[in-house]
Amino acid sequence: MLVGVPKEIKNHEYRVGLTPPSVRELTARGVEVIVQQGAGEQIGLSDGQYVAAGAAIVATAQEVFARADMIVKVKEPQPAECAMLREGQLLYTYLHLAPDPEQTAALVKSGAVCIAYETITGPGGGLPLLAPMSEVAGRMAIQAGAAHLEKSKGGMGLLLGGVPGVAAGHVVIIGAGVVGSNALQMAVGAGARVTVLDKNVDRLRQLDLVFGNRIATQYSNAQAIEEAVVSSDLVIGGVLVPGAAAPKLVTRDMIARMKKGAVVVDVAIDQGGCFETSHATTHADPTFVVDGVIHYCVANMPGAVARTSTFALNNATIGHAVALATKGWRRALADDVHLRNGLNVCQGKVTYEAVARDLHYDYVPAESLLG
Ligand SMILES: NC(=O)C1=CN([C@@H]2O[C@H](COP(=O)(O)OP(=O)(O)OC[C@H]3O[C@@H](n4cnc5c(N)ncnc54)[C@H](O)[C@@H]3O)[C@@H](O)[C@H]2O)C=CC1
Ligand SMILES: CC(=O)C(=O)O
Ligand SMILES: [Mg+2]
Repeated sequence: MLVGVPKEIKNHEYRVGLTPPSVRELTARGVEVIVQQGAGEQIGLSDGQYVAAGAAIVATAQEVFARADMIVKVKEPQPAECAMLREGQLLYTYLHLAPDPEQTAALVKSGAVCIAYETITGPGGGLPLLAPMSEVAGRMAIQAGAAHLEKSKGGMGLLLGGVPGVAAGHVVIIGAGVVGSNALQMAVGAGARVTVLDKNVDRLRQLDLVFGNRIATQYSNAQAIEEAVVSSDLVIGGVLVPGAAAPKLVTRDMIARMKKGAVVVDVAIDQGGCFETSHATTHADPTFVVDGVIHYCVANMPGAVARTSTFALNNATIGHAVALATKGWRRALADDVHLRNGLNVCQGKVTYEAVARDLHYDYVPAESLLG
C-alpha cells in the first residue's frame, strides 16, 4: 500500500493530513508514504522531518494522486483534486457532501472510495474525528465573534465581558454539542451573558450541572430561537444532524430584527449553515453584512490555527489510517462498523443515507459493497 499526502489547496488552509509522527506509525508497519514537497512547511513540519519518519518527498500533487493507493487529506477535495482521483483509489478526509452537490457528483464520477472523517462514529457515541476540530472551531467562534464586535471590524463596538458598571454582551449559542460547549466555555470565561439552546435536553442538563446559574439553557424551538436571537449581540450556530444539511433555524426575518452591528458566527456552514442568510466565506475575506448584521461563515476555521489543529486531528485519524493502510479498505470497513459509517461514496455509489436523501441519489448500504 502506498499512502500519499498532498499539500492542502483550500484558501488559507495550512493543515496537513499526516504529521511526521503519524507517518512513522505507518512506515513502521511497512506502509510506504509519499508527501508533497512543502506540505507541512507553513506549520513548522519540514520535509526533513517527513523523510526522517520514513516518507519520500515528491514534487507535485499530480505525482501524489497518480501514484498513491490511498490519499490522506484534511479538507474536501477541491475540483482540481477531484479530477485527479481514480477508480478504486481510497480517499480519507473531511467531505461534508450533503450541502455540496458538485463535489458529490465529482466523487461519484471518479469511482474512488471516499471515507469522510465527519461521519465516522465512535464506540462511546459521538463523532470522534470531527470532535477535535469542533473543539477548535467552538473556541475560535468566540474569539472571531468578539473581534468582529469591534467598531473597526464593522461591529457595534461592544466588549463581550463589559466592565464594572456596564452590562456584558449577550451570547446565544444554538447547538450544545462539541462546538457549542466549547464556545460556551470561552464565552463564560470572557464574562459574557450566555444563553444556550439544544433539542437534546440531556446536553443542556450536562451543561447546567457544570455552569449552574452562570448560563441560561433553553429547549430549542422556533419561539425560543427567535426570542434569543433578537436580543443577542453575538450568535454562534453549532447545530448538526450528522451527515445531513444543517437545518435553517435562524430566518432572514430574525436577522432583520437583530441589533445593527451584532455578529453571527455560523460554524455549521460546512454542512450548509443554520442561518438562512449564510454563505461560506474564506479566511482571506471572512465576513459579509446582511441587514446590518455581520456574518462570519468560514468553512475551515481550524485552518487558522493549523499547527494545533493538525496535531489534534492526527490524534483522532491515525488509528483508522493505520487500519486502512495495513488491511485494505474492504477488510478494515468489514471489521469496524464505526469506520464503515464513514464511507460516503464508493465506486460510483452513494453509501451514506443522509447524503443520498439530501442530494437525491439511490442509497446503497456500505455492507452490500464489501463482499
Ligand atoms: N466551520 C468550521 O470550520 C467547522 C465546522 N464544524 C461544524 O460544526 C457543526 C457542529 O459540530 P459538533 O458540535 O461537532 O456537532 P455535535 O453533534 O457535537 O453537536 C451538534 C448539536 O446540535 C444539536 N441540534 C441538532 N438539531 C438542533 C436544533 N434544531 N436546535 C438546536 N440544536 C440542535 C444536537 O442535539 C447536538 O447537540 C458541524 O456541522 C461541524 O461540521 C466543525 C468544525 C469546524
Ligand atoms: C471540520 C471541518 O470542516 C474542518 O476542520 O475544516
Ligand atoms: Mg465544500
